[in-house]
Amino acid sequence: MFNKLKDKLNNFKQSIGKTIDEKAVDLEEPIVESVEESIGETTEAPIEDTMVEEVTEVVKEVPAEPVKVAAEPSTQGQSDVPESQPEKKASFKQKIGFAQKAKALVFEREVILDEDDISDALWELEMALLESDIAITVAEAIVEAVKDELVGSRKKIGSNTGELVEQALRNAIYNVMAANVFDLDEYIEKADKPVHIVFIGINGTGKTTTISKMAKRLKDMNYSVVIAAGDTFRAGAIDQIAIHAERIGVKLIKHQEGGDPAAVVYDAVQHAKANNADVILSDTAGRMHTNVNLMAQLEKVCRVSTPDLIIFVDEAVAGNDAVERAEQFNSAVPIDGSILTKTDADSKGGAAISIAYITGKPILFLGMGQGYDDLQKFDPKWFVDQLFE
Ligand SMILES: Nc1nc2c(ncn2[C@@H]2O[C@H](COP(=O)(O)OP(=O)(O)OP(=O)(O)O)[C@@H](O)[C@H]2O)c(=O)[nH]1
Repeated sequence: MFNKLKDKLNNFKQSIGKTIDEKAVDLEEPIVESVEESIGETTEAPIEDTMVEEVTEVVKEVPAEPVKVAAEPSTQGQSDVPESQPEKKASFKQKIGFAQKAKALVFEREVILDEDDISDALWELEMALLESDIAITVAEAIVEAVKDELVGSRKKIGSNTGELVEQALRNAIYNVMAANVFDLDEYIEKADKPVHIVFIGINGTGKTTTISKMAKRLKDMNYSVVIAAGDTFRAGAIDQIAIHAERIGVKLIKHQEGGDPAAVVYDAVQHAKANNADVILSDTAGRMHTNVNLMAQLEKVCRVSTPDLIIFVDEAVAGNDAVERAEQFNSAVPIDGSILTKTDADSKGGAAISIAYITGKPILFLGMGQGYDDLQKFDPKWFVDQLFE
């Protein structure tokens, strides 16, 4: 899942991590030189690791502003270092000199990046996001957020620059995906029953399979479910959903092929009310938002049996097309959220990253396979973890 995108993010991590490391080395060199100069005043020996360790030990001993005490011996014979130990005092003074200069090197490995340092890498990142089918406004928002996090502020980079970059990427992607998170389980639990959910989208993206997965999931949660076979348009659609309903063991309300879908959905709602069912899942025929007749039919379905939720279903593998369709459907029939199918076959991840940001409506679930249990409740944190696992 999302393998190409993972590679691209990893490339960015490495390229910008290298830039930070190079900049940090540039900043550290003058410190090393000044430490060497200081050492040179007292010894001919080159700087060695053991010296840095020794300095580290001394840094721990040195108070925040130690110079007044140790650097200049008191003319009145007052010093924190006893007069009776002149050699020890001199050595302590030298070590403090190194310690202060090396402190930044040893403990405070920090860097301040400016935009020029990372502008090439950010450009590469934006290209990589666009190649991954992430919508342009979303790619720009991610790049801007990464830039804001990395540029300008003083960064403690520690030993692993990759982590610093990864965190900036994680935060940026999480923030574009976490818009309006909506918990369907909580909604169903609290809502008056029956809860009526209508599924819309184009042909062949996995709507019927998704309704079946959802029916199984809700049944497993001990809800009673009724499916409305509202796709009366496509030959074989009613038989297809009837097979699923029978396998899962939930009630199906169906009419003849070519019948009025609004009447099927109305009957399903009446049946649910009469039998105290908890949830009605209404299938609808696949359609483009530009198909005037089918959109009018969909409006009729929604008018006759007002749904509590309208969920847009599309396939993640369609990338930007899926996002554009979601936007178009959302302006025709306001949706409450999206489900993206076939994420198991999607190497780019662009639709999943873009769709909530573009529509302003949350992703609710991801389809991750053809089995009934291959429906993953969407959690932006889980998603971001997948990208960096
Ligand atoms: N790999 C994979 N395949 C899926 C997933 N969801 C659905 N499919 C497959 O996609 C194909 C189309 O699914 P359907 O559920 O028939 O599509 P539909 O949108 O109902 O089609 P229409 O009835 O024409 O609107 C089927 O072969 C499904 O098994 C998924 O999450 N992963």
